[in-house]
Amino acid sequence: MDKLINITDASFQYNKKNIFHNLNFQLNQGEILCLFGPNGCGKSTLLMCLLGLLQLDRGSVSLQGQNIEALSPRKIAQQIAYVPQVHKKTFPYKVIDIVLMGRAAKTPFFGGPDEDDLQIAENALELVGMKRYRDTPYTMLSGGETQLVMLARALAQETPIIIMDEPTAHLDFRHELIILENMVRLVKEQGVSVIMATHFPNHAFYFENERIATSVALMNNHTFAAYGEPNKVLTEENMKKTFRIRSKLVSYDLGMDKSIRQIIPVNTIEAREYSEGV
Ligand SMILES: Nc1ncnc2c1ncn2[C@@H]1O[C@H](COP(=O)(O)OP(=O)(O)OP(=O)(O)O)[C@@H](O)[C@H]1O
Repeated sequence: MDKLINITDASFQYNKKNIFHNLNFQLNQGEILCLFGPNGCGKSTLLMCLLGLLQLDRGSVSLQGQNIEALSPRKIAQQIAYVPQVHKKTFPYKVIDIVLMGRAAKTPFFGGPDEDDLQIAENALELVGMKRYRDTPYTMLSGGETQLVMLARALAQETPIIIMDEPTAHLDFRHELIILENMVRLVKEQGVSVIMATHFPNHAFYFENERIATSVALMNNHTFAAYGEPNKVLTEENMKKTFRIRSKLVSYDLGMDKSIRQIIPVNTIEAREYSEGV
């Protein structure tokens, strides 16, 4: 059977500047892939290629066996919802109207959203705890609130795949957990698959701890320096190689036979120390 999403030998350049090359990975239904790596290593660029918004120089992205280049934007939007890192706000649409835009790929060409679409959008707002902002112009929202509305829009889109670019970047602890809990619920209850760029390795441990099939791709030096299960990729050694930092991997007992792994960044390592293998 075709994989839900399959990336083969993917390479991309901006104006002849190599961003990444020869990337390979696959994602099945109900799995999460966390893209992790230093600022500027190419995570957002890779996500844009997966969304069909940028074209690979070499290699291919296929969705359920179909090359993405052969799919219309509407067809892609029926398969993939996108939660962007930053969202440029141009017009003071009401929050509910922004969420309803998630329904666009499901509504007929000549006709607006119907009662069902509205109900789905209302439910999505409720799930992310933003219902009270329903009629607020979204230009008046904070960064974190905007992020939650973008998640609600993606939920309303009801796609088998969600791509998220640093979805918790602006969020306080509670709202970060609201996003993570929603992701877990979507994966477990609806079999949604998620690809997310994140600067927080502990997100991968969070999903693993929720018994979700989770993989981590560690991007560095234009390629996947490591790829696999969180405990194989998110090691103190790989943190040192990738970020030139010293870190500590700990396992914290949550009680009731549950524990969670966490990486704690400790300090940066000077180039001299690094080359001496400290
Ligand atoms: N439109 C563009 N034209 C040329 N170069 C670009 C363009 N957009 C991004 N880049 C460059 O491509 C590289 C990868 O950028 P990208 O935004 O994909 O990185 P990232 O891993 O998502 O970074 P961050 O973690 O900081 O969000 C960077 O060096 C960036 O400067």
